[in-house]
Amino acid sequence: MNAEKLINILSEFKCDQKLDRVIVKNIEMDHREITNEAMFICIKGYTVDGHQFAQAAVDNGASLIVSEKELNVSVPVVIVPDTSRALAQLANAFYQHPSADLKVIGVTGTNGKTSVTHIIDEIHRYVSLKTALIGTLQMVIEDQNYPVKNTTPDALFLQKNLRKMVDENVDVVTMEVSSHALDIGRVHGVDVDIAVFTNLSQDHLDYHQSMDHYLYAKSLLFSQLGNSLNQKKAKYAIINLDDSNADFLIKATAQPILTYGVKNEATFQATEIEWKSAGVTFNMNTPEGVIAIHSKLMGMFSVYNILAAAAAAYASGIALTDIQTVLNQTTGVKGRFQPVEHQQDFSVIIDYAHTPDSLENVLSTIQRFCQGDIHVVVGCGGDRDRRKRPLMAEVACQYADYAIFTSDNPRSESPQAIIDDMVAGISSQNYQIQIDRKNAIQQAIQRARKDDVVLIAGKGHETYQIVGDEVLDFDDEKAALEFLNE
Ligand SMILES: CC(=O)N[C@H]1[C@@H](OP(=O)(O)OP(=O)(O)OC[C@H]2O[C@@H](n3ccc(=O)[nH]c3=O)[C@H](O)[C@@H]2O)O[C@H](CO)[C@@H](O)[C@@H]1O[C@H](C)C(=O)N[C@@H](C)C(=O)N[C@H](CCC(=O)O)C(=O)O
Ligand SMILES: Nc1ncnc2c1ncn2[C@@H]1O[C@H](COP(=O)(O)OP(=O)(O)OP(=O)(O)O)[C@@H](O)[C@H]1O
Ligand SMILES: N[C@H](CCC[C@H](N)C(=O)O)C(=O)O
Ligand SMILES: [Mg+2]
Repeated sequence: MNAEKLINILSEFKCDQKLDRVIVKNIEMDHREITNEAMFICIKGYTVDGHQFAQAAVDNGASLIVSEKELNVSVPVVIVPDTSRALAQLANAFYQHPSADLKVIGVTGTNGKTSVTHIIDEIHRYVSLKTALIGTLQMVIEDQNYPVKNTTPDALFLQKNLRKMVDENVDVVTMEVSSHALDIGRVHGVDVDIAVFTNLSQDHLDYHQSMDHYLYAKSLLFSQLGNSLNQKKAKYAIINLDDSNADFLIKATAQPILTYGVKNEATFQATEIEWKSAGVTFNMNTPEGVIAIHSKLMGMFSVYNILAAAAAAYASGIALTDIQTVLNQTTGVKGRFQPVEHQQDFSVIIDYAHTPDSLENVLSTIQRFCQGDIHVVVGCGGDRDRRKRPLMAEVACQYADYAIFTSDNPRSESPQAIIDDMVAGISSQNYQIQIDRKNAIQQAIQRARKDDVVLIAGKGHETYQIVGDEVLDFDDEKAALEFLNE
């Protein structure tokens, strides 16, 4: 592609050299990926500044550098005020605005994004549409799985893969949109058609500093909805009316809205909810009448996830009978309220609850059916929101009969210091500390008696423990089975 043509899509840039003869065959943000005649965009990271790799990028064959400052290199340098923003715009243009040719469903919120995206995807697959999914677990294009580093990948990875999806004739992509991604602009230029809000509760204050800033980041998905001027595709916002931030998000968008909820009258509302030993039944009010749901999923939070997915699928044009069939058969996502199958007379459940709200939801769901004691194994991630630590410990001690506080990806922090933060305000005695997660799981299983439930929270599908810079193999399910089989 001609560099001048590509760079001219930027509204603000400075370049002293002529670009009309410069060719850009690829865009890269990592100098190690540079091939001949690629454009290198210098991104200022949190731990590393990409500008320091400009010369190495030129050595690897870069034909053009996009930078936030003057650089002394032998190829033309284009200076922009914000390279992350430029990355999103350039990648979108380079890959020819792929999202315009896809139906894009974006799901944001503190908890439930992975769960809701998977149900939405399952519904679209059921009606034989070609689908793709991007989120915490992986990227899936039809039946092919690809690893992802982040819940919402960077703009370059995103645009490149949206193009791949268009080329492979994918109809609909459902993606988790994290608050970090919205704040950094990883989804800038993605023409989202249906934006879904699950809920907002405390998390990520290390990054956003305040709940207001966190909410504002989430709201960007709604304020940007339909800004692409692509009139071919209908737009919808799907909002949880029971969340106290619903009004703020409704005001953020000019697009049509479908609401859902349990407590407030909503377009998709669950009534007559009944808890079963393995699932939940309820009536779902919809714009086309009432539908009976008999779901295998557990907990009030799953009712919300089902409603969100149903409303999104409806907005996407899928018949309610098809939506109903899938809702009644879906079994949920790996590591979310996942029972560990074994012969013992007590239950072991693995769940990804890593916020105070999700832990409370999961423990109160267990309280509904547990006839014995509840034991919880839980820790808090290092290099993440410190302020959620005491809240999670408090929820654990309040809702469980016994808590074992342990490590969950301590990263660069001391595991003991993280647990000290957790237990700082706890006055009850119903807990112990076991820094080693395997020992913690063993302790919990050894304490469990008939009819008890052991909840192993925080890591869900993860098969690793991040300690310092090392990613060590660790799997809650495998660890639990080892002790259950002893
Ligand atoms: C805080 C944060 O968001 N960090 C993200 C950031 O990393 P970073 O700032 O350290 O940047 P970096 O990768 O070290 O380097 C900066 C630039 O130099 C380049 N580079 C780097 C090294 C080199 O040798 N050569 C080179 O060119 C890199 O390619 C990059 O362009 O940019 C990286 C590339 O896009 C991200 O993978 C990384 O996410 C890290 C892994 C992360 O943990 N992020 C979390 C906080 C996050 O974003 N979470 C949300 C989900 C939250 C939720 O759902 O609850 C998410 O969407 O994942
Ligand atoms: N709607 C919900 N409300 C509250 N808690 C929920 C909800 N859905 C799921 N949870 C809880 O949150 C945990 C994480 O769920 P899920 O992975 O779907 O969320 P997520 O938003 O994708 O999380 P992440 O931000 O880490 O990607 C689940 O294991 C469950 O404990
Ligand atoms: N998306 C979340 C996942 C947290 C999972 C938990 N196991 C941890 O490592 O804290 C985050 O990156 O904050
Ligand atoms: Mg997720």
